[in-house]
Amino acid sequence: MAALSSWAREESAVNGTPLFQIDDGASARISIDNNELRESELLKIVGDSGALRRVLAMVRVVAPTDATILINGETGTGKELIAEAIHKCSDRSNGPFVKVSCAAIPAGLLESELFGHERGAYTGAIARGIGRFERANQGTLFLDEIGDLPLELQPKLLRVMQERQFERLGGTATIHTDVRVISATHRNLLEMVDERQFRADLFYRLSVFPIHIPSLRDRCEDIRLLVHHFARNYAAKNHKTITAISDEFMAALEEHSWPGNVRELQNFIERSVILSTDAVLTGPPPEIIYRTPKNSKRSESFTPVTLEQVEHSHILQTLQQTEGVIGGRNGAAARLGLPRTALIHKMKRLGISLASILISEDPILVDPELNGDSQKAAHLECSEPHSDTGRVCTLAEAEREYISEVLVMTNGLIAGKGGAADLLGLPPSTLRNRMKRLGIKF
Ligand SMILES: Nc1ncnc2c1ncn2[C@@H]1O[C@H](COP(=O)(O)OP(=O)(O)OP(=O)(O)O)[C@@H](O)[C@H]1O
Repeated sequence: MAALSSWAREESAVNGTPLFQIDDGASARISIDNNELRESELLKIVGDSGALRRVLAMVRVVAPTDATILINGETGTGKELIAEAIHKCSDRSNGPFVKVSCAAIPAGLLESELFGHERGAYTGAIARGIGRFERANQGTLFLDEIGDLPLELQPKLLRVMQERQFERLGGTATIHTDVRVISATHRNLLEMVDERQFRADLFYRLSVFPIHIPSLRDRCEDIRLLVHHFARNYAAKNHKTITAISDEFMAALEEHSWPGNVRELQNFIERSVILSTDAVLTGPPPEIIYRTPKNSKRSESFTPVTLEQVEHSHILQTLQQTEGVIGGRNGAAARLGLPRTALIHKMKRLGISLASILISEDPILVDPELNGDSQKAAHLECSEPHSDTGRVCTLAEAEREYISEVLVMTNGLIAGKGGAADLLGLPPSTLRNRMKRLGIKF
């Protein structure tokens, strides 16, 4: 179990922060102060993977220069966080950091948003508007989702970057500006250049210093530190006491592919902290929480059935996959993770008939414990199944998944009307025991 008391120690390892040497000389003092400032900014970027360390090494080198930077990476990887850190570690840190999302602003309004407009420039322009380039003077302009910048605006952006001057929309006066541009995108701009959706000259101007931020699944070593960081922050924000994170929960988090990267992880931990009732943070794995009805094996109007019905249908489905074969390496018992006798017993209890399942032509071996259909089942255990398709999912896995899904539906409520036990057709104590046996924590 990773105790949260170890957070401080773990976070001191973040980014491999060097220790600062005290020096007497005045010039050395200034550089130490700058280093301290820079390092304290970079400490906000949590992670210790080699991939993140390489990104931060580049940030340390490029931040104090005035170079134009293009940050590339999937959504939620921390592009904006890095852009802000670069600004704060630069000589422009006392100036403004201005952000524009080229995807969020309608194409028709983007020009005025970036460069401003004079009164009467277009219908509705009742007063002069100052654009973001002017606002960012002496500071940094962060152009997010630059791949969404319309082609017709690209020459104007190129000009302002090369000549540091532009005119407001509807205006004639030339405005001079001193802005460092950092842009970001999740798109492949080079491909867009090939497809003539992005100007090559602008691409090269923007990407003087390119930085790629790897996706979280390519640096899963960072997950543990990020989970600790977010758990601690959200526990404080929600006035909760969380002292540790359960091993199983952490393992599930480290295994998840996090398509929404750090943002997805952050939101997931916030949710888990809000729902937690224990000092040890745990909960259903992200696969269960984020399963949308579209991805779900269940229909959109998911009406819970009892656990017995789930067992019944899973066993039946598995027997159909094995064409009625119970024993052997690929038989239903092995697939369901049960001993042969336990499966036969369950089939009897659940009244599962093999009548509808294709019967092998092998000679029937009679099991004295069984009669009727169950004898056929016993016979079939000697044959190898004809088909080996279908997903391998043990009965315990199917139960674990289903119970977790119902628990999510009931927000963790077990007893009472509408609680998980009620929906699953079990007494609450039986459900609790079953959850314990299956390792479900909620
Ligand atoms: N290494 C990190 N340490 C701490 N927080 C992080 C880290 N990376 C990202 N975050 C947090 O994750 C969230 C998403 O980060 P950010 O907005 O910078 O991503 P992005 O790549 O710009 O996303 P998008 O492409 O969708 O705009 C933010 O709340 C940010 O603070």
